[in-house]
Amino acid sequence: MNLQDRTLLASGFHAPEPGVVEVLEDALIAIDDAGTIVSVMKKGDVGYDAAYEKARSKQRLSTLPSGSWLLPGMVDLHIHAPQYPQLGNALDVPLEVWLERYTFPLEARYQDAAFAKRAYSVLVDDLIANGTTTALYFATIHDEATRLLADICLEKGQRALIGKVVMDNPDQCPDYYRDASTDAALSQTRAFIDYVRAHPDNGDGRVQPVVTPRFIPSCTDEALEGLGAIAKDCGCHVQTHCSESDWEHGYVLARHGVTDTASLDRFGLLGRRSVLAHSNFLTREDMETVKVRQAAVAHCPLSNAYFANAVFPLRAALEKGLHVGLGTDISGGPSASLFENCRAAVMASRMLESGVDPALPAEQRGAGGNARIDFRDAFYLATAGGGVALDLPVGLFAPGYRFDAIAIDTNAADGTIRLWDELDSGDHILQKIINTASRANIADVWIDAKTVA
Ligand SMILES: O=c1[nH]c(=O)c2nc[nH]c2[nH]1
Repeated sequence: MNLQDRTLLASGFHAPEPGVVEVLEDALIAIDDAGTIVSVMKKGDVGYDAAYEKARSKQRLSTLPSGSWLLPGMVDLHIHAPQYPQLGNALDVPLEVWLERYTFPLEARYQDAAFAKRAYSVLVDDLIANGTTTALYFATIHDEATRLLADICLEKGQRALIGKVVMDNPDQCPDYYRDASTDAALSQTRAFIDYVRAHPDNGDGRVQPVVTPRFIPSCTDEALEGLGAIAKDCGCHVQTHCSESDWEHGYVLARHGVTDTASLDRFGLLGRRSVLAHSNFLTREDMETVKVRQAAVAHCPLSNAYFANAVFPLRAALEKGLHVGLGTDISGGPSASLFENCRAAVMASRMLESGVDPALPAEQRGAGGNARIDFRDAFYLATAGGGVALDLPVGLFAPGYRFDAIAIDTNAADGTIRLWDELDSGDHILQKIINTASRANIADVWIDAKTVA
């Protein structure tokens, strides 16, 4: 059911802040004809009954069936679109070997536009079906394939931010998969920005271009400087990897004499619209810089388990007030589901807190202090946190926000959620959804109030 210019009567959940879940019981959500939320009324609010009656009498009322729960659509802050054919494979080697052995050869295939079209279509369909309404994508170095990804997101209705990947450093990128030159990388970046902004089907800016230095190792200083200038000039988002693993963190220290964060800042790549994937080795100073610049971290707990050599101190970052959201990091993370990544984020934080070496006494084993997060924080990260990170009005049910949402059918016969009327109420239900939902439970997906799955 399309919900533009309608009022939805639904029960559900959203998380306005980390750790804070609001239960919306029989909420009336009025949506305009462009898919923007106009008002959200809770039962008992002044004017609720009149609003209900008005929507009903004008035949503009839609009702979510009982057993279905409304959640904000999920915001995935870190996806390598071309790596989808590798999902679930190639998790056996460190990052630098993984890139050379598996990932660069796969990404190089996107020279072939037909292959790109096939892979990107499957990916976007699968992400939408998994409840991902906003996606921040790395594409590849290729013009045509990157434009195709934008076309496909526009056609399928997904909110997407997409970057042509820049990798021009001959020391770190193979001959067969490298930008032809620094100038070519920069001019292609500008051309892609122009393509997306002028796209005839993108009048409302649902798809946005992103300045995308893959990471410092893959870029020359000239490219980083040029991309910083482009970001300033065009006001685009910026995405890159930051202090991901021992090797990557060490490489940047050796090449630039400072951490990734400090280096990105010098090149003008750290601002309100920058998203730093991983950021596992941020120092205290780095965290301060990220906070001052109002940049964001894309926390990728599944991928970190395979490639990071460390656990991101998520609780500390949240307590410091950093903008943080969640990323699947397809295919470093072997799941296209942000629900899975919510679970992984909670688990990683618990292991960070308790520690992992049973040979050590309990008091010496963990990181010390309170490092854990819970399902409420994870839900925030996957929804409103992602919206804040991207500086976009998504992830919450509030006036002025886009109506990007999913309906979770807890009665779906093929689903994996089992509720017990005698036991489950309030945010217990959300906890079960976060911990046990699967694709079969995602009954509806809306972006800008239009049904997309
Ligand atoms: O998880 C990751 N995936 C990648 O594709 C990548 N490239 C640089 N660093 C990376 N990390």
